[in-house]
Amino acid sequence: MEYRIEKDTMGEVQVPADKYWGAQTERSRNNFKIGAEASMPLEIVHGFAYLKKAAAHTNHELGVLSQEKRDLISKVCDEILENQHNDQFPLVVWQTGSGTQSNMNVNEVVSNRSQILAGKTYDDEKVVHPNDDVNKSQSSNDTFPTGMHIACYKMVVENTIPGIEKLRDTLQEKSTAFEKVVKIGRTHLMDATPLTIGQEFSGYVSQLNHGIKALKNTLDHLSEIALGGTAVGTGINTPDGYAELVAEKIADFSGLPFRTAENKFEALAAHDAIVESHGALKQIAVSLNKIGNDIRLLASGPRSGIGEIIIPANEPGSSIMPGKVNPTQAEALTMVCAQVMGNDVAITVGGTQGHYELNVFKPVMAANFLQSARLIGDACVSFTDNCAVGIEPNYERIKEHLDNSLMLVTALNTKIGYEKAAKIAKTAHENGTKLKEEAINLGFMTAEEFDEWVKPEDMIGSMKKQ
Ligand SMILES: O=C(O)C[C@H](O)C(=O)O
Repeated sequence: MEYRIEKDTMGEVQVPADKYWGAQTERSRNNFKIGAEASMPLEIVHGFAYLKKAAAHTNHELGVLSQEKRDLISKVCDEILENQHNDQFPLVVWQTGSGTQSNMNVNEVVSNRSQILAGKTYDDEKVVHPNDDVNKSQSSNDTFPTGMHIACYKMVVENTIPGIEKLRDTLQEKSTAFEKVVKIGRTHLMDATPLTIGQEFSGYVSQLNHGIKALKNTLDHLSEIALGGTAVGTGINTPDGYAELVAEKIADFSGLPFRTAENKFEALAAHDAIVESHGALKQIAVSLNKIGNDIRLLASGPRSGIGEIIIPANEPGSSIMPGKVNPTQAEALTMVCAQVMGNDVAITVGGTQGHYELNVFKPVMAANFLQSARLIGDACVSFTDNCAVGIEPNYERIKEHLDNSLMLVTALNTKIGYEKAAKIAKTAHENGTKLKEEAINLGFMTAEEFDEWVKPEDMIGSMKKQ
């Protein structure tokens, strides 16, 4: 490999000749060989590109950066956003907790790429200095949280919420389509009184509606950005009006409603917005886990399980058992839920690590959040397209379970009382007979009365339609 020499305040460093990054990026690459598969998410790099461009424009407008430098910084940021430099950001998540090295990685790439765009060589004096120009009016302490909020907000609104809404809409369609299909209910996993598939699925729709609402409620805090706080929240080394103007420009460039944080000390030292928003993602994971479990249990069988619904057979399930089909989408969905719940623990611990003026668990919080938000969105789409859309009732099995059920006896509570009704159920269970037979044998009612009183379709309560 060919190298060139780059310098920082600690001295000279060899960097790969074909890369734009500089000395500080290379030092981080060498000092943090930890989990190379966990590189800083590209969404964070893009968040940085938005904020560096906004900072350059604001600095120029406020008279502290030349137009030439603004235009060069702006051009490179646009190139980064167009994915032209994805191979220039090699650093891992497991680095400094402030994200300084990733901030410097962006500063160095913008600086050196500007050098080339300006027709200079690496040995010439920097046209755009990584600290004095690209990082002007900034610190890692306010840029990293800003990049983090931009990345997380975008992921939630562009990927997570649309994915959940797609699944919600499909489950709503199924709920409506099956609103008259009466099946046996189960509580404690044991037979209970009947309900319709429509009612059962309406619960899933409501869970997802509440989850979406909870997630949207967190967006206001997430739209606050720390930029302008610089090192400790006081805004040292920024021109007057910088924080408000730079936030307006980020909102303008990204098309999303970012605004300057109400309190920069909170925005640097605490990442409660990330904890709060991931809390909603965890809630959604809990809901999805319940939905995925219900669906795979309802589809279990085909001969020895519950088998009340049929789900699409997408792939051969087994390498050894011919003809076996498995609820693979539910398995993938619930594995995603496990990952999100685990990420929530890492984010919770990360959120507690604000010491005085700075939280120093920023990269791990950002990476885990982005993973959760992406996984939930993607898993909802996959589960919808490859499972939920194809769900059909297994009418035969539903009827069989309903006809055999002992808990239809609950309808008799109001006719003959709980104790007689219980006697009918217990006797039928002991004798392996049906409720009707024992109700007549015990002399509690006639066959006509039983038929009149025990009608599953009349037992689905006042919640017939949701
Ligand atoms: O990198 C910076 O701008 C600041 C750094 O995170 C620090 O507070 O030491």
